[in-house]
Amino acid sequence: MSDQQFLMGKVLIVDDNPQLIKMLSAILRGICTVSFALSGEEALKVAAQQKPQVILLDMQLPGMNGFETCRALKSSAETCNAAILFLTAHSESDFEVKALELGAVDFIAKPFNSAVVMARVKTQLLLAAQTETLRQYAERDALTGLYNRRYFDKKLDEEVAWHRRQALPMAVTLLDIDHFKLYNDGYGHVAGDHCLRQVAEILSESLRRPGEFVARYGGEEFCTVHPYNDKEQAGKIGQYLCEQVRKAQIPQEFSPTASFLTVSVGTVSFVPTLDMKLQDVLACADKALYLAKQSGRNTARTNSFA
Ligand SMILES: Nc1nc2c(ncn2[C@@H]2O[C@H](COP(=O)(O)OP(=O)(O)OP(=O)(O)O)[C@@H](O)[C@H]2O)c(=O)[nH]1
Repeated sequence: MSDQQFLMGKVLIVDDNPQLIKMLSAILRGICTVSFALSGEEALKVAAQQKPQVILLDMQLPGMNGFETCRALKSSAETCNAAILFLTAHSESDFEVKALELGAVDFIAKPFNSAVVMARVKTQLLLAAQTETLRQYAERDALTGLYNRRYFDKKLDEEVAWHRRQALPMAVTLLDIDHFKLYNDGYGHVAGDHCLRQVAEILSESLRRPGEFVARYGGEEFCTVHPYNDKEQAGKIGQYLCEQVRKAQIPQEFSPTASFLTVSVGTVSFVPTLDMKLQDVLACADKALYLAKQSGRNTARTNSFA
């Protein structure tokens, strides 16, 4: 991995000695973006804001000490994934064991050796980049970059649980490209793939409200989730998504429905309850989608799940 690739990485230096921060920054300049904090309390704020991959944490800090800061960083959802390296003059095994138990991954001994600092930080930045790549593989659909179905199911579960606690309605849509087999047959599979990416982009750009998200649900099928929506709003969402794809005017000369690519949408709106099964909710959206297809395609239908 070249130094250029590390530049994407962010490192937070936490130490109450500005001279030492200066020295470490000079060592790391060129391989990452550096921010700093002079106390544990400040470190929590900066880390939550900057989301560094690596944190160099001094043990002797005013106020919260290094252990307390490490514990707080590891217990916050926003900062728990950062790799924490203690900056320390201690080398006793008790100290190291405690730091590792609190979630630290490594140590940098004081006084510093520049080459060692660089090597240790690079290792952690590389691991962070690899972990991020794996996370993307696990969550994303390779063709469109949207969430894949597995991750979608997990996110939908979380959203449903939240709406159940708040007793609020939400909506889910299933969206299917019309006559996509004819598109593939007419333009070829590579063009079909490109078309799927175009639709994915249109849908992503169409979802601008907080909490909304979209996934590739299957071959030429997509799924969207819309917080706080009752049946009336859900109906509008379905029509809106239909229109957004139509408006893009992606040529489809092989479709009996229109000269541009169209989609059919089935929407379900519901207030989640404890005994509700997600597969039944999605089956309800699928029924609405079937009705949209039966009504001539290029349209949306809504169902409510009682
Ligand atoms: N290019 C491409 N095609 C895909 C992909 N996944 C599924 N398909 C194609 O999507 C087409 C879906 O066809 P059908 O299920 O018959 O549906 P349709 O032709 O869209 O017809 P209606 O849904 O009834 O409007 C099939 O030809 C699949 O091969 C993919 O990743 N890339």
